[in-house]
Amino acid sequence: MLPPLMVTNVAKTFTMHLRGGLKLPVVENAALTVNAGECVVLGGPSGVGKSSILKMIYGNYGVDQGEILFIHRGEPVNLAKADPRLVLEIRRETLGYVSQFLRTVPRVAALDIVAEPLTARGQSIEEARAIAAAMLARLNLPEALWQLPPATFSGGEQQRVNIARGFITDHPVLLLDEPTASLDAHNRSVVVDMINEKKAKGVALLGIFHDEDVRNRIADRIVDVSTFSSRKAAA
Ligand SMILES: Nc1ncnc2c1ncn2[C@@H]1O[C@H](COP(=O)(O)OP(=O)(O)OP(=O)(O)O)[C@@H](O)[C@H]1O
Repeated sequence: MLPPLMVTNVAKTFTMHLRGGLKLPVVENAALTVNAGECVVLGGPSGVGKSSILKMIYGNYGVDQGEILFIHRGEPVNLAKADPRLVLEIRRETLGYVSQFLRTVPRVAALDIVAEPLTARGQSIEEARAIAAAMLARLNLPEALWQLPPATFSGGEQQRVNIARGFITDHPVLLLDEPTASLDAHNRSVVVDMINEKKAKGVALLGIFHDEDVRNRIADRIVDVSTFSSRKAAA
């Protein structure tokens, strides 16, 4: 059986159009596999390409070469070559992403931002809000904030809204970009528990975690991105 996420032979060079087309190679021959029920962490020093790999896997950055294979609707699909409509469908059904920062939507309450991935998949607004409320309560977001748009929330409050939104669905693959960076120790532990629960349900997780304690509590494997780094290869 194929793993839920398989990256093979991926290469990426940024072209700086405002700098006379300067080429900035980042990674080459990047390859990794994430199995169901496993949490793989991207490791390596700052600037080596960890976030770029995560953004390529989510489809935010284009890929120059290689394959990013998901099992989507029971079939392997190469997101690196998928058209935008298919990318959106994969994100709706197969691939979740908790980014480092919440993208707030003006005038939309925190509760509805969290509930939205469920209503987008056809769940009723009442049911979705009830599940969203339970997630926000678990993440200790004060109830007084639930009906407010999160634009004015603190960094840690916004991050918890983002985590609740990312964890609310049952996507079989979940990408995590430093989801615990702005959290206190107690809420960090809640997120560690939530990650371990996803693993127990068979979700394939791939993330970046600079916090060593969190990494030790969740990682099954660490993939050293410097082995794919073009900078290292060129040195
Ligand atoms: N959109 C972009 N345009 C141009 N260069 C970029 C872009 N995104 C990333 N880079 C460059 O690619 C390299 C890798 O960046 P990336 O953010 O992937 O590293 P990282 O390993 O995640 O670093 P950190 O641990 O510091 O977050 C850096 O030199 C960065 O400047």
